[in-house]
Amino acid sequence: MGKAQKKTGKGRLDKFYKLAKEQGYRARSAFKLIQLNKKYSFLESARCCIDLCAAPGGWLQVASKYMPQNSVIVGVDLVPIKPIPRVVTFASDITTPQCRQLIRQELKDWRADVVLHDGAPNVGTAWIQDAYAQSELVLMSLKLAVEFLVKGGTFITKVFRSADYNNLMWVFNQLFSKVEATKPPSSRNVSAEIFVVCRDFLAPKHLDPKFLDPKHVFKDLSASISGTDKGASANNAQANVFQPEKKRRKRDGYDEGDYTLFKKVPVADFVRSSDPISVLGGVNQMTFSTEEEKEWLKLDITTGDVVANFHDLKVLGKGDFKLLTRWRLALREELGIDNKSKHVEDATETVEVVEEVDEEQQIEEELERLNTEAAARAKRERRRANEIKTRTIQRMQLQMTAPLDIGLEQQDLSLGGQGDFFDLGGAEKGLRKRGGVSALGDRSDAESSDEENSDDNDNDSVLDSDEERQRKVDGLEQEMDGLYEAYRDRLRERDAKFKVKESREKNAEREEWRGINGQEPIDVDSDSEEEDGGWDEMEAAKDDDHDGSSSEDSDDDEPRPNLKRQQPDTAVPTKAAKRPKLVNDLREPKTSSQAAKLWFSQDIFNGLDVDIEEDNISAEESGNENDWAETAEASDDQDDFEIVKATEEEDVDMWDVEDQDQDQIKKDKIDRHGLTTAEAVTLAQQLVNRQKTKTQLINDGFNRYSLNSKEGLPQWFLDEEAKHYKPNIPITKEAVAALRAKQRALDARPIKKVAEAKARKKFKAAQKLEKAMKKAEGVNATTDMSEREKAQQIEKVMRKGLSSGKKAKKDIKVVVAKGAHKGIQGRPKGVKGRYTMVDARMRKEVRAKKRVEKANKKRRRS
Ligand SMILES: C[S@@+](CC[C@H](N)C(=O)[O-])C[C@H]1O[C@@H](n2cnc3c(N)ncnc32)[C@H](O)[C@@H]1O
Repeated sequence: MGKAQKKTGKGRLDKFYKLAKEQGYRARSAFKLIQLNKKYSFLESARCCIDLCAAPGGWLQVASKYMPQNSVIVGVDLVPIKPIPRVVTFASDITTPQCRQLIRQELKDWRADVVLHDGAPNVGTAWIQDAYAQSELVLMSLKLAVEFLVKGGTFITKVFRSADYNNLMWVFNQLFSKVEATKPPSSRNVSAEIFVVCRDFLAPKHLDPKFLDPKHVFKDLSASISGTDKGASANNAQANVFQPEKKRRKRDGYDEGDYTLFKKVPVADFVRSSDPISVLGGVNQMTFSTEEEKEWLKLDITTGDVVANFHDLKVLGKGDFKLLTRWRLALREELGIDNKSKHVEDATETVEVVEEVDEEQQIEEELERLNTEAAARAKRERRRANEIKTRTIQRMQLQMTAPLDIGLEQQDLSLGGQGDFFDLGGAEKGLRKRGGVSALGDRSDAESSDEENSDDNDNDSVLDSDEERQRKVDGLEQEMDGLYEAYRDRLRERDAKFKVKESREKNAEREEWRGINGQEPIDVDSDSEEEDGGWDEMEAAKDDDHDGSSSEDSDDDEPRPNLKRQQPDTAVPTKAAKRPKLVNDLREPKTSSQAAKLWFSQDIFNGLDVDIEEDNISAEESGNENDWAETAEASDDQDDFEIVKATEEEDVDMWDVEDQDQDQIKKDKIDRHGLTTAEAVTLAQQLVNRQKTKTQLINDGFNRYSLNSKEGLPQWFLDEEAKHYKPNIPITKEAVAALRAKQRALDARPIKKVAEAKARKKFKAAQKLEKAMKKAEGVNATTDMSEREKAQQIEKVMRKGLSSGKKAKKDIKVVVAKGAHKGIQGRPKGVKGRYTMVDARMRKEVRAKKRVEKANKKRRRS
């Protein structure tokens, strides 16, 4: 079988396919012969077999297997067959005389006992499979069988159930005494093939050639083809052209007198035919053979593609056929065959009109497309504007919007136009229009309405003045800050959590990592010295402290009496660092901002304090930063900044805090409590492990966060920053673990009461023992008892004196009333001694009760 019949469909890989593979047959069709032979047993007795259309050789393999040794087996096919032991094969077309000769040469005088035919016309790209071709092939194979079969021999052929079937059967019956059609199980049901087993060849001495001439055998059928069937045939040809990809079988057989598979006609037939489609669909090839046709080859319209297409029409697609029909029309015009010059002209005109219409249509379509696009764009913009509007309104209603956003959004919207992006006046106007500013009520209605009424030009002229502009900006910012404060106040009122969060944030600010100076936030817990409690209590105490101070924090201008108490000796730049008023004393210009303040708040500048303090009346009394802070706050307005040169000596003393007592206090605290923050532990570890040097730690103190200025920034901005702009605090897992372990150890310490109880117990035991010893001495002193009795009595007394006094509990076995013990009365089986029956529920309840009691006890103790 040819390559074209490669089995790829999943359904095709059935049982027989697998069996064939297993048993080494080249084709699953081998089983058809096996089954036929099983039924009719023709191979075992055969000495010579001819297999017509034998490739790839499945049947030959079967014949070789079932036929006796030394049998002659000849296989013929169009395609070469791979060698099979004991089998002679050659490639030839069984319809040709050469094939007959080849077989003759091979068999010499021998006659075949069996002639097999499993042929099917090739269904490659160049051929259309049809039943008629199959019938013709069958008749050709019969012709060979008649020539080579021995009398009584067997001819087995495949036929398709088609119009030719009966004719074929009639012929078979004329030549064989037993003719049977059968379909072996391995033949697929979907296939129209059946096998005809013709046995007992009659071997007539004279055979009318008409018996084997398709023209005569299929004559009746051919006659009936005329009329409607011819139409069908024409339709088939048309279908070949219009749907070339669809392969169809020509079950009606060949046209009368035309039995060749390959059809070749001159191109002129196609060009001159009144039914060119039928010609195209009905032939395999068209040739340019006549002089006239060769002239056509020279025409421009006859491109290489056209010539190539004519060469093999069976492989063409729809596009190729179109090309050929266009070529035909053009050629006919060229040749003037159609004799319809006027008509052609008309047609040309019509074509032109059509083209004009097309152009107009195209323009219209283009316009429509552009309109649709513009509408879609406008819709998108409208939707976007609406979204922004809705969002802003919602945010304003919730009083959540950062007012600056409104200005920006306003500008965003106006970006499409020529508006100035930074026109705060416009933003302010927008804000007013949205009601944001009016919510504050800071500004007079008159002013607002004035501004609302003024048009853009007015605004521009107003904003021409820098001063006016600055005033507006300040006013707007003030309003924005006010708006945000109002929002925070509202939050504070209705949300207790917010209050707690705020306190925590302030706490965090205070404990913020500040490099080496920040390693001792231990000071925050200055009151924790007497605390027995655990980590949580410590944390809670911390929170309490900060909660207490939070209200004061909110009011920056107020002095902070508690601050001193809470942070008596810390070097952490806490609130004081936030507002290092010392810097103000140094007349720092406003623009140098927080960064400079922070810088000068370092201990290194403590040496300068003395000089400055001498000049500063209020600072004379202050001994620490907090006092300076208070002082500075009072003189907040003195913003001039004087650069104070640092002397070499001061450089040397960089980190030597003048006040040695402060250092001592810190050391004492560390001695007492150890390091109580993860940062401190981490730093200590890093120092001990030589991962960091002291200099590195000092340098780390001056990180980018330490120089961040918060001055003049609105609160809402700082809040946002606090959420997202955080330094990466170097805390190691080990440090946290060490602190937790320490805390656990603290928690595990026996509390005072327990220690007292233990001491009491010990004391009582000692008293008891003493009493017992006295008793024992008394017993020993008595004379009325024998030595043995005395010893017994002393032992008894001493045992009593040494015992804890509690009676040992007797073992009571608990039996759960489930399983075998469920619902029984009396002693359960296999239980000895004292017992008590409980149910599972009760046990759980008792345990839960105990748990609750224990928890309550613990809570009471703490
Ligand atoms: C179904 S296969 C035969 C399978 C074969 N019985 C086997 O078991 O391997 C049909 C074969 O018929 C061959 N064939 C078709 N037309 C032929 C022709 N005119 N001459 C010789 N072989 C032909 C094809 O090449 C194809 O290999």
